[in-house]
Amino acid sequence: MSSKKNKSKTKKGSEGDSSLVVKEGSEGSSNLQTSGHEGGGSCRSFNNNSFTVTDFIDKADDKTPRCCRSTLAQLSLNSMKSASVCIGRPVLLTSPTGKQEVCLGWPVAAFPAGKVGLQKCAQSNLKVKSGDEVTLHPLTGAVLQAEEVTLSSRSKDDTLETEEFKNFFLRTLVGKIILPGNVISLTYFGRSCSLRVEAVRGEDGATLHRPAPPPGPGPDTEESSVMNSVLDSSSADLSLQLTTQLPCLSSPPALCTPSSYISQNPPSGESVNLENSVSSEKIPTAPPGGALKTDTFYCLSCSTKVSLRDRAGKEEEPDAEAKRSKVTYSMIGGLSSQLDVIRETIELPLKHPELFSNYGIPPPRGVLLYGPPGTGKTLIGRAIANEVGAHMTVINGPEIMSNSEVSQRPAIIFIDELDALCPKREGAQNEVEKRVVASLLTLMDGIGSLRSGVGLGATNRPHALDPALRRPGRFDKELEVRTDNLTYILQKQLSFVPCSATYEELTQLAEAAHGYVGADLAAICKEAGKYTLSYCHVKGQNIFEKIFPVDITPSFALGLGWSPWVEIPGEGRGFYLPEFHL
Ligand SMILES: Nc1ncnc2c1ncn2[C@@H]1O[C@H](COP(=O)(O)OP(=O)(O)OP(=O)(O)O)[C@@H](O)[C@H]1O
Repeated sequence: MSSKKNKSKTKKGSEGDSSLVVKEGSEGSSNLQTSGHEGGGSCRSFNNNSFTVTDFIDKADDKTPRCCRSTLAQLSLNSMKSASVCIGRPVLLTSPTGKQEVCLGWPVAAFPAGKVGLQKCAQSNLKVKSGDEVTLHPLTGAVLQAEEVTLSSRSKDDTLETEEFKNFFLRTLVGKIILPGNVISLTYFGRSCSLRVEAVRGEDGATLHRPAPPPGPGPDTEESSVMNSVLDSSSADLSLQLTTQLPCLSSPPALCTPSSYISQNPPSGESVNLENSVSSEKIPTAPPGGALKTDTFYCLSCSTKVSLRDRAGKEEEPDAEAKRSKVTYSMIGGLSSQLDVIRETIELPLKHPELFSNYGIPPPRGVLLYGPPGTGKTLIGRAIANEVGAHMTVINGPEIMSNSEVSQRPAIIFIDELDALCPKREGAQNEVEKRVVASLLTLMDGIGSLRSGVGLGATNRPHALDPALRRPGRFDKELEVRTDNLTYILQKQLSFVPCSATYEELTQLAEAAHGYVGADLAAICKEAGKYTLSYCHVKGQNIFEKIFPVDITPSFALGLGWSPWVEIPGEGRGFYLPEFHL
């Protein structure tokens, strides 16, 4: 068919849409050449499914419900025809970087041809901006209801945890197809909220997780296996095509609802045609870890369970959080008796508050860890945070806490350097300091009213604390943290590095280190490791090619103070490094 002939056949869209020149498509589908859109413009060739992103046109007289507009992909009527998109049906948008979003195809009068109008949120999910190219394909895979969706918010917000918000979320977005990793933006009582989809569990039992950032070079493990597993042509969309020149699959156009997303099996008589139609189309290659248009997708329904989790700490301060969460009881050496007491005093009331209430015993409200600097008080606090599984708020020094921090239960409030926050009031420099102390005392009383909550304080100056804080009913229990067994601490410190020192050798080292605390030993071990690396570097050894090529052992040279040394296989032990003084 010549383009001239086609041009004469072309009918102008009722909305004044661009005139079309239909060329013979390579795979049975047509390539369209526009001769300018409504507003005029130069001729431009484009692939049927490739569109230039443009900002969403929000018309004042638009009759589309405002809540639906965020999910629309605006197209000209002719663009919809050329890309085989039905009105109100879902389309899968894929950016050149492999980011994806699902929107609903929506025709707009006088919309420029070859362009797709997207809301800012959709653009940011696709990591594109106005003028970038995206590909757009109608979804032909099954769309099932999501049974559960896990969302995360950038900052901690108690409002988002409420049932009211969750109901509002579902009411607003019912029917929306959600992709893990994408952000959903909505306005709740005038406040804009951005929630990232962390995971989606479908009614078929499959769970899709947010791809790990940054995406690896190959397909993502679990996610892509689920996303790409379904290539079922029998569940292809049978919707009405807007042009007979394109592969035709028919059903009346309809606005998407959760039920209409559910895949319909084609009538048996049509199956052959359908297979032909689908196979004649070039199935796009999904980006690594991404979805194909023929995959199974999940949409929100009124019965979807919404769970929220906080990603503030996780994403904004990965180092601090990782540091904090990595500490476990097994990393603490020589403090087993203190850990036993802590388990008994903190874990038991938090895990089994009924034991205390049944016997009429008030559970402890607070434990004060005191001892010299560097003996492991903070370490214990962090280990508890990791092991107990309760909501834990860590306050360092003079930070003021809000009451919301004790509203979660069971809860632990760990206040490090308690003396900075709560010094004796008689020595206070100003009224503010006194008020902080008074607030903290009130907070401790508040913890007591919680069924399961406990305060944990750490200080190396217990006598500098305001006496009111140490009276029974507040920090009821005081626990001295001191360094008794240096051998165990050395063992723990060296358990993550290649070290062949025997227990006896470590005991010898520990005996020679009388007066040292855990922090000193940690520094020595670190220093020994650094010397080892620099020694290997000088020697030109490729330490990355071998597993545990060197042995890091801090040593003590009699009379010389601490002197870390390393053992290099083949060169023997006892390579003494320069003396290291703390
Ligand atoms: N018992 C221990 N077992 C293993 N490592 C320890 C121990 N005690 C201290 N350390 C090491 O010393 C470092 C400092 O310890 P931590 O911060 O817990 O001391 P602290 O008692 O809170 O000191 P400060 O009172 O000055 O805050 C820890 O990160 C850890 O590497």
